[in-house]
Amino acid sequence: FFALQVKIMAQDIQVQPTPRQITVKGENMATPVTFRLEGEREANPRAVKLLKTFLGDRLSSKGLPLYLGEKGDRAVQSRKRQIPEQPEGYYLEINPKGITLAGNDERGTYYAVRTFMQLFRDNHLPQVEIRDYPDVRFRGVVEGFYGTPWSHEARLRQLRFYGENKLNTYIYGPKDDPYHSSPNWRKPYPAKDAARIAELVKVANENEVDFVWAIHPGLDIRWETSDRDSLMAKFEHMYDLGVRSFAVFFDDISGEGAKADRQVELLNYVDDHFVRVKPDVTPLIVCPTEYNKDWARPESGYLATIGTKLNPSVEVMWTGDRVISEITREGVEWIREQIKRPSYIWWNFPVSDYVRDHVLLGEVYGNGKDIAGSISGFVANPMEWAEASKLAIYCVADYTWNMQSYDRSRSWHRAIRAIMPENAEAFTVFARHNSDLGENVHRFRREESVEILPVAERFMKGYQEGRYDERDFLALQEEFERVAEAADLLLVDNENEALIEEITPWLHQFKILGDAGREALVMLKAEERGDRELFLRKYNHVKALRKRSYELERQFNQNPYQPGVKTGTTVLQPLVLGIFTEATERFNRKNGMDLPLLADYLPCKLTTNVPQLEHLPLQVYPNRVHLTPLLEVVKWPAGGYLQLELDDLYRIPGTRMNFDVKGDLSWGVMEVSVDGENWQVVTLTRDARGRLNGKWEDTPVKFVRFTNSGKDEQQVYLREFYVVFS
Ligand SMILES: CCCCCN1[C@H](CO)[C@@H](O)[C@@H](O)[C@@H]1CC(=O)NC
Repeated sequence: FFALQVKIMAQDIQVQPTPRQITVKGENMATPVTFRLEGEREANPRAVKLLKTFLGDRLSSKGLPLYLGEKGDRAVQSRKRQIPEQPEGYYLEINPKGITLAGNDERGTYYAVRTFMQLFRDNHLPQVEIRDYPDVRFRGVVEGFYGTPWSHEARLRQLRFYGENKLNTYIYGPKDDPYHSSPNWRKPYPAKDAARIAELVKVANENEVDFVWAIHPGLDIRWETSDRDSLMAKFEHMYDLGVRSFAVFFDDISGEGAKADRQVELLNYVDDHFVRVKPDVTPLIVCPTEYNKDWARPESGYLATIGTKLNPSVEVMWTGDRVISEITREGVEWIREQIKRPSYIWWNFPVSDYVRDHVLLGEVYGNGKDIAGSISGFVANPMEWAEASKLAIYCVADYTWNMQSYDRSRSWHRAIRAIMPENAEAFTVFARHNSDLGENVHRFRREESVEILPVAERFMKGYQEGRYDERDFLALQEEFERVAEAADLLLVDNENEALIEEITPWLHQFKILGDAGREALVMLKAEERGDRELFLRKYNHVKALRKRSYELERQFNQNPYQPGVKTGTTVLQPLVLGIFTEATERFNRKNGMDLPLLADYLPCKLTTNVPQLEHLPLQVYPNRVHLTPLLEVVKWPAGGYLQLELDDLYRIPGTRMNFDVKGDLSWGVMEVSVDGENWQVVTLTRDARGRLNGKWEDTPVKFVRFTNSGKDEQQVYLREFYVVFS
């Protein structure tokens, strides 16, 4: 019986991340009024500071002894053999004779204190022994996305969050910071920015987080000593600000900067003449140009060069089989062969810079639990929404510390309670329906609205076949009510104002979705009862809600890529549209009316033979359609075309393309057609900013296409491509 009781108690002891081994040694004990701290002179000063701040006036020269220190320190000598050998491992013991918090190294001691703080209750302490250490050596976040870099305050909050969750790495690499990338990577930061970096380093150290400063020189680096010296000088400048961990990113570049042997020569030089001569700098990290298997070209010999010529101590990053992909055992073993070392995973989730109208709040899943042996690091590339990214980051902390025990749902629920303790229920509802990305160029998708999906599918099928289960109807009604409630509760929540500020546009959209869902269900019943007056009232209400939704789309989160605010796109939005459409069509038939359905504006079909454009989502507005711009270079083959087919005949008062090409654009031809057979050329003029503009005011047309009519493949950036109709 006792063993069972012990087991039960061990489960209800919640430590984050999940420790490797907890042994309950007896009943809970009363929390001592005071503690006598032993070992503070030798122990990790950051651990001492954290513990003393936490215990405050419970510290005294009398009271229960609390032994703190690293393996080898006198205070924890008697427990030396209990301490795990692994880096950052620790041993924790609480019993009526005393408490031991002993690290295998300084960071281990710090983590022992963090665990103790989580176990601490004012009136009782569990009698436990914990032996714990992380699976993955380097764990954390790479701020590596395109878009608005995180604010200084957001970064400070992140670093404290990492300290609480035993993450030990933050890589500073925002693509749109001009001093990280071109054009100013050669220049020192202006004084104000430099001071902020120095403060980040200080707070990172307090939280036992390595602040890694990354440089992204590849867009315009010249393989000469002058640029090598510029890079070294910049690293010295960062070293003077307190930075002790460095990275060089060669991702998302083409041309000169992408040459492997040149990159390796530079990296080895930096390693030999900077990293290894400084007494306290951690191993150099590089992000290769071929950073995923899909982009790796064996014939280029790029990875082979990295594997054979790059100093073995340099860490090499990897995003998996594709740019955005789940990390598998097979995948990490493949790359390990190529680069002749474990890979340092750059996981492109929850980054959303290619689906900016979505927030990604879903569970972290799909990565192997058996990859720890082949990787040296695992850092997540987050959203530009720092607080909202904490949900996934918390789960990554859990997963990378103790893979075998990782449970995606338990971790996700704990993350929500950690981030929104008061409104955890409301935030759970919101996060459930804001997790998928929708159609996107990387074709990476996540589950969404998992619980309600079977009910929604069964109900819609039943409704269309003329009989549905009333219980399903009520379940959907309940869900839409929860959606509306959650939105309002979160909009007035003040426990995490930074988070609410980030997601407010999506909360407004979520409220409209909840209201529209409930009203569409009322429409359905009114139509069944033949209650014309009520039906028409609710019909008009849903149309008004739809219009408000579109207005939100154009008011918030405007950016040149995926402007707007999408929520519940995979299940709830289609469900509302489906109910509204079916009810309105039935009403029209029964009453000889022709009420228009929800203007799902201007359905427009894209066809193309350019591989990278095949799955491009379109941004459709009442009289305009935009192609989603792409971050990466588009290889446009000779004869490659892109065609838009409209739902009717329209004039084209304006069309615009920006391919960010300085050179000749005469290979590009735009044509229009009524029938998709006979085409007329549209005259394109190039404006001062190198954009191509055209229009077609003659006979209305149904097709627009753009073709590379030259004989060579063209490399362009799809910065902007839209067509206006009237
Ligand atoms: C050229 C863009 C391809 C994908 C770029 N990925 C991310 C996803 O959009 C983006 O955040 C960018 O930083 C990152 C580059 C990357 O994955 N490097 C290892």
